[in-house]
Amino acid sequence: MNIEQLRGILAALPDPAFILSRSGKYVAVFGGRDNRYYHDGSSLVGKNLSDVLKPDKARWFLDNINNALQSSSMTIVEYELSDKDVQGLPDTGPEAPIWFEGRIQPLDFSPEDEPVVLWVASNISARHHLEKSLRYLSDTDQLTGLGNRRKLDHELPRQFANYLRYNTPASLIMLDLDNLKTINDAHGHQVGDKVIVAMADICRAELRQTDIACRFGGDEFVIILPNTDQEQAQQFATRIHSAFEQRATEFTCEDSNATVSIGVTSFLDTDASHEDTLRRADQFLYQAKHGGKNRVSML
Ligand SMILES: Nc1nc2c(ncn2[C@@H]2O[C@H](COP(=O)(O)OP(=O)(O)OP(=O)(O)O)[C@@H](O)[C@H]2O)c(=O)[nH]1
Repeated sequence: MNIEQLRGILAALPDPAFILSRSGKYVAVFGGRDNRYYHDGSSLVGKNLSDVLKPDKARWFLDNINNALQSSSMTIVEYELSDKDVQGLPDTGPEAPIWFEGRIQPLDFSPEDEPVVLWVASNISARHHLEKSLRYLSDTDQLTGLGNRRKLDHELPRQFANYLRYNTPASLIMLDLDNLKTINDAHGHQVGDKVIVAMADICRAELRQTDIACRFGGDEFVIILPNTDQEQAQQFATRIHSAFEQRATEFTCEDSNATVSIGVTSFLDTDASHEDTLRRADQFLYQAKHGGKNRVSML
């Protein structure tokens, strides 16, 4: 095969392949000509990452180039980039930001007196969005849009590990709707569903971004409150309790009110695992139920 044919093959590569030097120079760009997937990067040749990218992004690329060179093996990274992030790219190409998988392979020659890598950037946007929606679906309760039991099983040990590591307080609220069976029987299952959704809406409205509310089972919810001590958790639980009391009057039936019972606790040094905390929250919930329902119970 002659040099012209090799050139043709490089130009025909479906994904763009960049030769990048250790100091961040675009030494050469091959392939990636299909503008349904990529912007033409040929104008970048001769420029430096720091000429075309914002400083933090340029630094990230340089770090990855250096990691690959130091490890002498291929490294794989995922990142998001749009044509607006890279100065000087033509407008023709995808409008939305692209998710890339970058495969960074050190090369054993130095065309510009410094080591270089081959950085192949593949458009994985479709896969990324699919993975994101699968993750969302598998972690989300369909009826309420809150996290599901699986999400709780993932988050609770993580939050307990954070508590042990950083020794910052964190609390747990377990709540169970009262009399849902009677409401279902009196008004129908769909109204019962609305009561569950009303509770979820209140949780969502009251939560901070870092709080995690999950539907634990039928009419039972668990809320993890990071950076929250027992007293703050109690205030939060009381707020949820009153908000639900006001909201739920619309679901009241002759012999039963839609109310909620709540157990509150915090991670304690004596807890061997998150399961001890969850068990204690459940005990307080049990106490609230057996104390006459429609109340908050805690230490
Ligand atoms: N509408 C509706 N009802 C549900 C759903 N999941 C569970 N339930 C019902 O909720 C009730 C939960 O059981 P319990 O907590 O023992 O019933 P409860 O009447 O709330 O009793 P207390 O908690 O003691 O007040 C059962 O009757 C379930 O059929 C759901 O998704 N929608």
